[in-house]
Amino acid sequence: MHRSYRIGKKSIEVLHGIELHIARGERVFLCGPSGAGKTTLLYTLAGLERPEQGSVSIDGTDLYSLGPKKQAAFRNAKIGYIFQNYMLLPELTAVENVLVPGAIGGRDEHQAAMAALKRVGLADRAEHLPAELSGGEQQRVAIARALVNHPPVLFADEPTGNLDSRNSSEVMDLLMGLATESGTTLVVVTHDEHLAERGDRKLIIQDGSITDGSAVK
Ligand SMILES: Nc1ncnc2c1ncn2[C@@H]1O[C@H](COP(=O)(O)OP(=O)(O)OP(=O)(O)O)[C@@H](O)[C@H]1O
Repeated sequence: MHRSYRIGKKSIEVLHGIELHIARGERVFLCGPSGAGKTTLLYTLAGLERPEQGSVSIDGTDLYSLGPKKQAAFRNAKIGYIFQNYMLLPELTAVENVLVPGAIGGRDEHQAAMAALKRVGLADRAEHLPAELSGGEQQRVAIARALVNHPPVLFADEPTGNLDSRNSSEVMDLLMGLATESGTTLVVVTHDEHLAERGDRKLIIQDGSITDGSAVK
């Protein structure tokens, strides 16, 4: 696939002919230097950035051939996304944030949201606003929100990027544990090559291309 950005009259190609197959239940880590195109690739894979050339197929569905409503419903049902900066809604409590994907899908799943918060160890902080939570706790809420629908595919962009090493390790343990437990396909962007060794496969993205794809185990 190819993806470029237009800045004024200039077009900068960010992804150059990337071809990637990820098996069901596989845990893939994307590493590479800042500006290499990791976030752009993750956005494109998750249906958030249409590639100019190429396609993304998840579970046999060509994501970008769907109309906007169908694509949104597909993403809501099949894809969890953990953003680099948590992206919690600041005026909503932890549990209300976790309820958002269900609400978008037309469901009110308070029990499921509470269960998801419990799984990430935050049942007692359900009524707290994001500003009242630490960075690690906010990231756990974001994980609960991404997993509340039990999506078969989970994308995570630098899920430990803003955390200290202890919290990083705990959050990554949690993410890997939850994904493995439910057979979720996991695609994680990280600049931390050490953390990336924990996946099934580590891919190095450099200048918008995959320069190395090695099986870790
Ligand atoms: N919306 C945009 N408009 C213009 N250029 C963009 C846009 N988003 C990203 N870029 C450019 O595309 C390139 C790749 O960005 P991307 O965020 O995908 O890299 P990254 O590998 O995730 O970087 P980092 O590790 O710093 O988050 C960069 O040069 C960036 O400046």
